Amino acid sequence: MLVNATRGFLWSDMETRALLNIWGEHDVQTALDGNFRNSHVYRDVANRLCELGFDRTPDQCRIRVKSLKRQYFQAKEGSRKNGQYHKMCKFYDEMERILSNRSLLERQDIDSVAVGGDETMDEDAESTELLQEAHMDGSGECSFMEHPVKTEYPSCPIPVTVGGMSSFPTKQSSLTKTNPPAATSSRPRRSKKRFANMSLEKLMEKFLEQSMEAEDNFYRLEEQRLQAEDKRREEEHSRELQMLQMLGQIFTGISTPSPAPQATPQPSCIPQTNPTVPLTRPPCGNRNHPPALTEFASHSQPAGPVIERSFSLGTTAMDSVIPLVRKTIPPLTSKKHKGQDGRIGIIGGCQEYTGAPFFAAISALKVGADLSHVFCTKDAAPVIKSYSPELIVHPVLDGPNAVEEIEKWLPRLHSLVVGPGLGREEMLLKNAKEIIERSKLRGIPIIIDADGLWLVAKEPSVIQGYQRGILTPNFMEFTRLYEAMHHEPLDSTDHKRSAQQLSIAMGHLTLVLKGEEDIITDGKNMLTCNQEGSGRRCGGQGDLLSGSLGVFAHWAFSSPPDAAKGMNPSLVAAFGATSLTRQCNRQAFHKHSRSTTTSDMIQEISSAFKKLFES
Ligand SMILES: NC(=O)C1=CN([C@@H]2O[C@H](COP(=O)(O)OP(=O)(O)OC[C@H]3O[C@@H](n4cnc5c(N)ncnc54)[C@H](OP(=O)(O)O)[C@@H]3O)[C@@H](O)[C@H]2O)[C@@H](O)CC1
Ligand SMILES: Nc1ncnc2c1ncn2[C@@H]1O[C@H](COP(=O)(O)OP(=O)(O)OP(=O)(O)O)[C@@H](O)[C@H]1O
Repeated sequence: MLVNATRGFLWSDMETRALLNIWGEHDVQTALDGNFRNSHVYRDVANRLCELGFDRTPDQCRIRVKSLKRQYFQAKEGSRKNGQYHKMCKFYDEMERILSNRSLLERQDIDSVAVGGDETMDEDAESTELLQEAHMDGSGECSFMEHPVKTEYPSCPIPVTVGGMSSFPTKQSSLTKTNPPAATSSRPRRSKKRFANMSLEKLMEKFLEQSMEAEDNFYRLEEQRLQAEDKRREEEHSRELQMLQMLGQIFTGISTPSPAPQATPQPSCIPQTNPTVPLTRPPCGNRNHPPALTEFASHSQPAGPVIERSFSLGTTAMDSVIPLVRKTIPPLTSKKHKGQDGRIGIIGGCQEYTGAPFFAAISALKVGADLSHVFCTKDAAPVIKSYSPELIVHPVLDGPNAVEEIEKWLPRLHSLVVGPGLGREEMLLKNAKEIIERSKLRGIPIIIDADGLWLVAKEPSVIQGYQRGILTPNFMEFTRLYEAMHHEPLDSTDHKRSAQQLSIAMGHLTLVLKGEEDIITDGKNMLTCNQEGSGRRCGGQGDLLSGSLGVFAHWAFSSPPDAAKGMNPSLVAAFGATSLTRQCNRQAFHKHSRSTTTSDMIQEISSAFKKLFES
């Protein structure tokens, strides 16, 4: 028998009355009286109930009748003693009307059942049993021990239907039918005793408990299954990744036949312009150090050779870093709440420059941050707000308590972009400096761009050595920084070498030197991103990059350490952001050509993101 989960276990009064009306009919009673087996009678009863709109199985009807009979007989017995007991049986009067003509017969039937002891759930045997139960004393002992006892529960365990799947309550044994052979009928029957004192309601309660337990088990197992599935997929993914890396390694090996660092012809995609910064071919991966790890391994000598890879779309080398970026991107799931994928702060926006902080903040949102805060001057705020209702704009940057006001938000921020549209007013730079200092104490990734770099050029110590700092200079800003650090003119013939030197001088800070090709270095490793970008150099493209980088940096630093396979998270984030920016610029440029604006580029973020990281 399968209990349909849509049918309630409990019977309403209306249902019970309908059942009693049918069951009490003369024809039904006669059919039950005259038949040893009664399943067909209850089938008819159930069908007729169904016609009245009550969906019950024959077994449910039979069990309900039994329960009513038990209550009736108990009440009747009790009633003999105190005259009030019958109040415990809600349907006493109906039962009385139906059974009064049968009670004598049932008492007679006790004897016949004692002899017959058939295993079927016949009506008369049930009556016997019910009468026995009614005669049990408080200790649970039955005064009719000479009669065989049958439990009233179905002979098979009742499966529970959970979410379309059937499972069984864990403690089935207590619900199975006990049919002791006639020869042992005089022995005390333990299982009977165990249930004898329990009302049907109690047993149903117990059964419901077990059903819920079964349901819990089902969900627990389902969760385990899903977790195992996730793990399997992840393993498969990293296997594929490793294969790709090995392939990349093989291709690199083919295009650079000699591993010697000096005087060897370099592959065209890895231009070497300065012999003092030789290119080192990464050793082949082994079991302990897969290719990706050795490729990005650190060098202890600060001015030593950088490990360089040049990437452009379509090459296997590109394919080996983009998967690392992907690994840091949090999955989209309904399990998270607002803000968990990124709360980014932009420090910038003054009277002259309202576009830059807007570009950075909106790019952060489009890349995948949940919340974007702009901390700007009082007069810039209404303008920035009017661009987009999606940004949270704080007009505090030029206020008397700017630092304290902004510091209040720092515990909520995952990364900070300092500089877009900041301007160079002394007071604003001072506030920005203090915010950087306080953010460092909290370990917040800090991206410094535009006028923020002006500040760094004046006071390098503000960010020097902070491993979660990333500088994103254009060439002009880079020159300024370089000269401030080295006190000598920049040798503009070798951008990579200069970038490496500046990074080292800044305490191995990650540097993104933007240009025709973007150079990314932490002084030990170097990535170049030279995929096709835009032919347009409209203002604001750098803001798009810094806003995006704010998000990628948060994701990279909050990923498990193995996500980036040992690579500096800043490099992974910077590569992700520059690739995305160039892809956006390119897509927009292909659509709008000479009239391309930064807003057009920002419009391309979602499709570029999909293409690069979700395809
Ligand atoms: N809509 C807005 O609100 C926008 C606001 N913005 C905000 O403006 C603020 C100031 O930023 P900025 O970039 O104008 O100042 P800075 O870096 O001193 O450059 C000054 C001069 O340097 C040169 N130069 C620049 N790049 C070069 C290169 N690659 N290679 C060679 N030279 C290069 C070039 O000199 P030129 O060629 O004109 O002589 C340029 O004029 C800052 O807060 C920023 O966020 C912008 O984001 C744009 C959108
Ligand atoms: N010559 C170029 N060819 C292709 N892409 C470029 C070129 N120069 C810069 N870019 C790209 O444009 C983006 C912004 O770089 P850009 O040098 O314009 O920054 P910026 O001057 O700081 O911008 P902003 O106008 O926001 O201050 C970078 O991601 C870079 O990859």
